[in-house]
Amino acid sequence: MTDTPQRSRPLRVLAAMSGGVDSAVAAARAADAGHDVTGVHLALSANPQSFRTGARGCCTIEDSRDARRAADVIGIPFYVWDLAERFREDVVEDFVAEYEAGRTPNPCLRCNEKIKFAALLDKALALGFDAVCTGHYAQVVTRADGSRELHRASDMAKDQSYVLGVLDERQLAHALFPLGDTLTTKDEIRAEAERRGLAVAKKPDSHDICFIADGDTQGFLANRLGKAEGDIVDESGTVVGSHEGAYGFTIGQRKGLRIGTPAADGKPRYVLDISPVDNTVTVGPAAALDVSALTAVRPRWCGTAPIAPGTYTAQLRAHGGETEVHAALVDGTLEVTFTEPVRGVAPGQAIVLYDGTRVVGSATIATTARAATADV
Ligand SMILES: Nc1ncnc2c1ncn2[C@@H]1O[C@H](COP(=O)(O)OP(=O)(O)OP(=O)(O)O)[C@@H](O)[C@H]1O
Repeated sequence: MTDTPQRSRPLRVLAAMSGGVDSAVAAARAADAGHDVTGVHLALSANPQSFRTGARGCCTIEDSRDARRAADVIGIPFYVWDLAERFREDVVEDFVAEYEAGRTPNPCLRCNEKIKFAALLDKALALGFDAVCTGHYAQVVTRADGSRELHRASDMAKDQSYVLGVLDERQLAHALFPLGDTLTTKDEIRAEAERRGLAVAKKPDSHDICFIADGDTQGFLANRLGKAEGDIVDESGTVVGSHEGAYGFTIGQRKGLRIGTPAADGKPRYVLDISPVDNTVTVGPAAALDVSALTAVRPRWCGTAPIAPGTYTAQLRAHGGETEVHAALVDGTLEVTFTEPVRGVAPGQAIVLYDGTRVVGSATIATTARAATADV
């Protein structure tokens, strides 16, 4: 996939530097390409010590120092911008509210939509920058007519287009992903960082949710929302166990269920539904998780909108595979039918639609229709 004429002229680029290896190499490559690059680390926690500490990658004071050192080695100016309040309002509070409502949100998409390619981009544009550069693995392509498209990274194993599926054409027009066409392993990116003298070369990858310091989402939610004991019921409504807060569960979850009564067939049970209104979690057999259709709201299109009804491929989670769907936009709601039923789809998750490698757009899953399948 070739880069664009627009992108081949030098740009004033603001490189978002997390303190991790990917964004450091991305900033260095943008500088190598002749762009006028400035680094910025986003302070996203009101209390940086409470964010994940050490080397796992986001928003500690240590991370901002790592980003600064990388900028010094690359030889670019560097700033720390405090977007903690915006991040708290738009990402953390939304995350808590979504779980409280029984849904399963993806805060990374939300952060890309509201922070990196909104709050950060808007500030960058106001200061005269042309583009924001990140270490995401995805590709922006400019067509002959000047329109922008978002495509999967060359290396499918590292592709992060799913979490960027919320970006519209205006945001894409100001996005630079220098790692997107990289057909190298993470070890090779680390070797490149080493060659460039970047001390973050050996820093471990970030995982999970950056604002949950210890990775314990249930604990974080319990702390925010308090204990709310309720029933775990089977599909017939019979109480089979108890829980301390329906918000702590995810559809498809098997582990961590306190079920006193074993299933009649002796098979494992999974979370099928979460009802915040009556604080009830419904469990049942794996086959009852199969979903044949869904509706999704808040559609965001990466290119021409609205999309034509037709066959697309869909991705339902950040590291999930592709599945074939029929999708159509009806009165602002995306209506999706799966060619083959898929298992464990949760309201709140994003569905990202693709046409080949091109991201068509995304929407937030509102309702799912269970497939009528026999038990397996
Ligand atoms: N606190 C931050 N400040 C500035 N930019 C950030 C910050 N957190 C993330 N980013 C940007 O968003 C990109 C994707 O974030 P993600 O958390 O997925 O990091 P990553 O893929 O592990 O990359 P890295 O190795 O650079 O941390 C990063 O490459 C970086 O450009």
